[in-house]
Amino acid sequence: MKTGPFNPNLLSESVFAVPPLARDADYQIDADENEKIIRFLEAGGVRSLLYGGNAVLYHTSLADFDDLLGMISDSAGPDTTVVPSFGPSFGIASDQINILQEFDFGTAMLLPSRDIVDSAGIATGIRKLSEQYGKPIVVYLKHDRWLSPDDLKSLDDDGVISWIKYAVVRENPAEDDYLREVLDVFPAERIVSGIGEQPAIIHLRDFGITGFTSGCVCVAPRKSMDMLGSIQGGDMEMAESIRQYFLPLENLRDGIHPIRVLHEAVALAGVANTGPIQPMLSNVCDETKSKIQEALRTMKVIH
Ligand SMILES: N[C@@H](CC=O)C(=O)O
Repeated sequence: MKTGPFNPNLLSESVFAVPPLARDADYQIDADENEKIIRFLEAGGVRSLLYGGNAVLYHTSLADFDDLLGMISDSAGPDTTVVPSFGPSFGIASDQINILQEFDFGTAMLLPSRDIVDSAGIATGIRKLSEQYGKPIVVYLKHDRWLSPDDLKSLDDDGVISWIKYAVVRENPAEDDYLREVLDVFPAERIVSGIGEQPAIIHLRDFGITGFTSGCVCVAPRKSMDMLGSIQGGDMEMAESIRQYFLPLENLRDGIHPIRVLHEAVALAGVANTGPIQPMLSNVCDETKSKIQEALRTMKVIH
């Protein structure tokens, strides 16, 4: 794993893969299977990994968190940057920072929670957690107006934000007043589009933000990396064709459940045996597995 302070220049160099987390039959983190996912992504050119929502870290225990950090530190290649996520509750986040401090990650992302929070309180939480960690942290904007632009600006002025994952889902991503307000107070070079390939062209080309995160990259890393390169090189026709390439799987994720479908898709694509998913989620049924296989066939990931 690449260690040392997080360099924001990395945000535009690789798609940020957001992998599922493989577990064995006893629900223990399966180092061998997770390493297969990491090797597959690295073979496809990916150099940035974000363990968060798709790994269901919202529900992880402290013991699992420790195992996870050990596993990803040991498994990621020397040129691969890894960002683990912590939280979402303040108390758990604070306990997890004590564990994070035993490892050499450049930064970590606070998972967002919509319940029992307000913007000023979230800002206090981010400031305190960053101070405790001793490093700027990643802010995940998943809900509209979760953190006010004023609070964001004051946090950034205090140097506690490493970068922002912007993932507020819009029917039309081109119409996004909150993203415009965020861009008024925070540099586009440190904002990453956080909803996969589908809004990436609009977010990068029209809003000028940097790079994107993706779950689907875990079944077709080269394609997703080519999409990032096409957008950066101005070949929007190619970028659009790759966006459409991912639609069969992304539509299933949107219609059923993005995390559950991705967890199974990585297994059905033959990348790794992802095993049982972390409770409070459940594995998909056989009918959904058939639909995922069909989508993967359409994408020529499997035959
Ligand atoms: N939620 C998106 C990007 C990751 O955060 C996905 O899973 O594709």
